[in-house]
Amino acid sequence: MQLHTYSTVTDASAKAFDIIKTGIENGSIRTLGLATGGTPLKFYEKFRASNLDVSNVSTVNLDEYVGLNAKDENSYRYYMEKELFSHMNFKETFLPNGMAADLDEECLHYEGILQDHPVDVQILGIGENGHIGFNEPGTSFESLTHVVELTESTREANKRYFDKEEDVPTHAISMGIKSILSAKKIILLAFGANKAEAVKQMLEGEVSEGCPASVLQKHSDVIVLADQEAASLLKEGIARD
Ligand SMILES: O=P(O)(O)OC[C@H]1O[C@](O)(CO)[C@@H](O)[C@@H]1O
Repeated sequence: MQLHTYSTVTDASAKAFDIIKTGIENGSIRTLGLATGGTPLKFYEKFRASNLDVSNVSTVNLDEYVGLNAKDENSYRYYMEKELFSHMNFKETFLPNGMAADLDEECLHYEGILQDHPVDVQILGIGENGHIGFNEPGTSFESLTHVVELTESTREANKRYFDKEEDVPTHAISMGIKSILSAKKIILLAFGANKAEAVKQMLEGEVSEGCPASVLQKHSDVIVLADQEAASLLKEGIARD
């Protein structure tokens, strides 16, 4: 894994965008994996301000809440339309359907979409508990797209987006860890002191299902773009530039 640290979120997000832009322009990115949450907002700001032609690019998102429809402001479909899709000309955009009558069937269907659209570059954030996508600690490294019961810590961390804590969904559909690892390249963004412990476990801890992000140590092409706060607990000697 490579680590690059930046003094501002804007600089780190610009670096992520540069990598994506180069890949889209040279045709090596046909499918782009995307994430939601607070972390990639500056990346999307930069993306939508560009006049990049993405008409040959498909996107797949990591996850979606169960029970929220596309018009719900807290659904990840709504977020993606607002932050990126409505400003760009993507070929097609996929997210799991959290309103599906049969959620297990929807997971199989989404996994099929991923097989048909192998991800060239996946953008990832990281949860305070080390989750990637909505794969909470304890999730099998062999998992494919599945229904997840959100932990209290994740619901607590995400309640800032909702009017009331009870409104935070209890479940989500998430790509599994095996699904995420099948991306050819992964760019993980981590910002803020609240991510420092998770970043340390991911880079320096044992590879263990207790910290889902630690599995990224086994992937051959991962770049972590972090601000100084998120990298603040790492050993001095760790490679960075
Ligand atoms: O970027 P945030 O809001 O800190 O969230 C961390 C992670 O949790 C999620 O919201 C759950 O998937 C991710 O989208 C995100 O990468």
